Amino acid sequence: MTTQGTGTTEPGATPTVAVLGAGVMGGTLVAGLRAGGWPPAAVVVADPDAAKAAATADEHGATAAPDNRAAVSAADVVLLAVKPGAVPAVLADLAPVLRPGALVVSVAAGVPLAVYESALPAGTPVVRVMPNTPALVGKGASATAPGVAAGDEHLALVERMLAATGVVVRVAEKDMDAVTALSGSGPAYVFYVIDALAEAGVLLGLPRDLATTLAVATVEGAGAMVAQTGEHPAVLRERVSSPGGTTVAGVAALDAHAVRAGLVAGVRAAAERSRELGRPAGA
Ligand SMILES: NC(=O)C1=CN([C@@H]2O[C@H](COP(=O)(O)OP(=O)(O)OC[C@H]3O[C@@H](n4cnc5c(N)ncnc54)[C@H](OP(=O)(O)O)[C@@H]3O)[C@@H](O)[C@H]2O)C=CC1
Ligand SMILES: O=C(O)[C@@H]1CCC=N1
Repeated sequence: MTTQGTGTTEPGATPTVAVLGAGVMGGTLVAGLRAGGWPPAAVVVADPDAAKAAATADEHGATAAPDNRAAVSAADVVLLAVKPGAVPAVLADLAPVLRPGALVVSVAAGVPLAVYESALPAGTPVVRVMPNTPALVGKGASATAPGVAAGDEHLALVERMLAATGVVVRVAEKDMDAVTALSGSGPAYVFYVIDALAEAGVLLGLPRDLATTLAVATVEGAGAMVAQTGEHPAVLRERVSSPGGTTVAGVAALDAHAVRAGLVAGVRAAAERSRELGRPAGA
């Protein structure tokens, strides 16, 4: 951890980023900024639990601020990594100390850009981002959506901030609930599948370590194959499926248990939950 400086930005200098919320995603984004070359003094983290902010700063070589206002008043970019329900209170607190021209970025699921824009000074550029936890190992997938005052230069800055975390795509805000449900929550579905595959191997008598190694390598390999060949996943599935062989027997059993329909229902439920999170309480 380093001591927080003044945050004064020289022309061409790395913008100072205040990360509000030292939880799972706050820590992941701090790590991503540091991996992307942001110097320790330009990554400032705050959390109501000062010890948590200090621990996150220590872990990733960043700077801890005593509170949100201290972090925000010295920042060129304010990155909200708090739970969706905490966003309105955080915005009300930071609005009076936000530097003119500062960019506000939020990863909160569901919360519409209009919520930020109506709480912040007129003309504040806001960008919503939906990242995912594999960002921590440089294999993340993030989508960005700009607010009315956010231009290409703001999206480019956000892409620079996320450059070390993996793939970044631009979407329209209307697609953010779908993105949240697919790639934001998606790692959980894949961890669920890996866990189930490994458990099935154990059921069939394989040692747990071996079963886990095989399950992880299989998921990693299948993902890489889709990415590198550009083939449709159904075509790649057919190539594994010898006529009358083991794979068709396995896939038929998955169909009989409605696994595909279950995945679709899971993503739809997550999107609906994202929409709910964005609605004001009682609306
Ligand atoms: N986890 C994930 O995979 C992803 C999460 N997100 C989004 O990221 C956001 C954070 O999620 P996640 O990291 O999982 O949640 P966490 O609960 O792990 O982290 C949120 C952190 O913010 C702190 N906090 C609460 N109030 C404030 C405040 N006023 N100012 C600063 N910090 C505050 C919390 O403290 P305390 O615990 O004491 O309340 C906690 O440390 C959410 O909006 C979520 O939708 C987006 C994509 C993926
Ligand atoms: O579960 C959640 O609400 C957050 C948003 C996407 C992933 N985690």
